[in-house]
Amino acid sequence: MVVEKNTRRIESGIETDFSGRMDYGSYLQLDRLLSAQVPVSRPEHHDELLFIIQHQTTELWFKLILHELRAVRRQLRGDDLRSAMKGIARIKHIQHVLIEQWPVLATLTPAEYAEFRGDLGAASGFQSFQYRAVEFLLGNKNAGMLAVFEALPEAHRLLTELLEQSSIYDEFLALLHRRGYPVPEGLLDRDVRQAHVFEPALLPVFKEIYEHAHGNWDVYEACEELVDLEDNFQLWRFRHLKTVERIIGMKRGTGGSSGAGFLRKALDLTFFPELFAVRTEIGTDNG
Ligand code: HEM
Ligand SMILES: N[C@@H](CC(=O)c1ccccc1NC=O)C(=O)O
Repeated sequence: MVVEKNTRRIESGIETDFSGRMDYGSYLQLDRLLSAQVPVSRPEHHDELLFIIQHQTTELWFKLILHELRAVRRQLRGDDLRSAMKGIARIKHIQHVLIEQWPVLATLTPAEYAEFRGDLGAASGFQSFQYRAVEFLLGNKNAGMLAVFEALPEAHRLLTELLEQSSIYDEFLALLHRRGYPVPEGLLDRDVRQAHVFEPALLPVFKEIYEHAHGNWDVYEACEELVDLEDNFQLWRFRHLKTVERIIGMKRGTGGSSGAGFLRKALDLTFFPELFAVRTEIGTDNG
C-alpha cells in the first residue's frame, strides 16, 4: 500500500519515552562522538570538517580491523581456520570501504587544503598508531616506527606489545607446520621483532598447495585470502599516494618526510612475499 501524502504514519508502538532505558544516542555515546570534530583553523575553514571526518572514520575502521586481526591470529593459533577465514572476509569488506572513501577527500582542492594546512602543525598520518599496529599484526614490523610515540604511553605500549608478538603470517606458517607442511624451522622460531623477509624455502610449500589446490583446499583458500588482504592494503596505500599527489603535489609532508616520494616507497613493502612469488613458479618444474 502506498503512503498517503508521501508521509509515513508513525506507528503507535514506536517508543518515545526512554526514561531509565537505553536509547540510540546514549548507547552509541553520540554526545562524545559528535563533539569530537574540532576544526583548528581560524576563521574556521569550511573543508576542515571533511578532512577531520575522513580521518576519524578511517581510524574507527582501523580499530575494528585490529579487533578482527587479533581474533584471526588467535583462531589460527587454535587451528580454527574456518573462523579465521570468516574474520578475514569481514576485514576485506572494511578495506573496500576504506579504499572507496578516498574520492570523498579528493574533492578537496589543492587551494582549499592550502588554506588550512598551515594550521595542522607537525600532525601527520605517520603518527597513526592504529595504522602501524595493523602493519605490525600483518608482519611488517619496524621498531623504528615507535620513536614518534614516545610521548604517547598507551600507543607506545600497544605497539611494543604487537612488535614482540607473532604476526598473522607467523601463525599461519605455524599452522601449516602443524599440518605437516615442510615450513623451514628458521621461520617457526624467528625473531618476531623483525619484519618478515622473503624466504625462498617457502616456495615449494606454496607451489605444492597451489598446484594441488583440491587436496589442500582449506589452506589454499587461506593463502588466497591473505593475498586479498595484502592486495587491498596496497590499494589503500596507492589511493592515499594518488590523493596526496593531487592535493599537495611534491611538497614535503607535515610529518617531516619528503612527501609523495616517501609514500611511494611503501608500495614496495610486502607482508606475504612468498604468496606472490609462488605465482612465477606455478606450472614450472623447478622445485
Ligand atoms: C589531504 C589529504 C592527505 C595528505 C596531503 C596526506 C599526506 C601525507 C604525507 C605527505 C605523508 C608522509 C608523512 C609526512 O611527512 O607527513 C602521509 C603519511 C600517512 N598518512 Fe596521509 N595524507 C592525507 C590524508 C590521509 C588520510 C585521510 C589518512 C587516513 C588515516 C592518512 C593516513 C596516513 C598514514 C597512515 C601515513 C603513514 C604512511 C606510511 O608510513 O607509509 N592520510 N600522509
Ligand atoms: N601529512 C599531511 C597532513 C595530513 O594529511 C594530516 C594532518 C593531520 C592529521 C592527519 C593527516 N593525514 C595524513 O597524513 C600533509 O603533509 O599535508
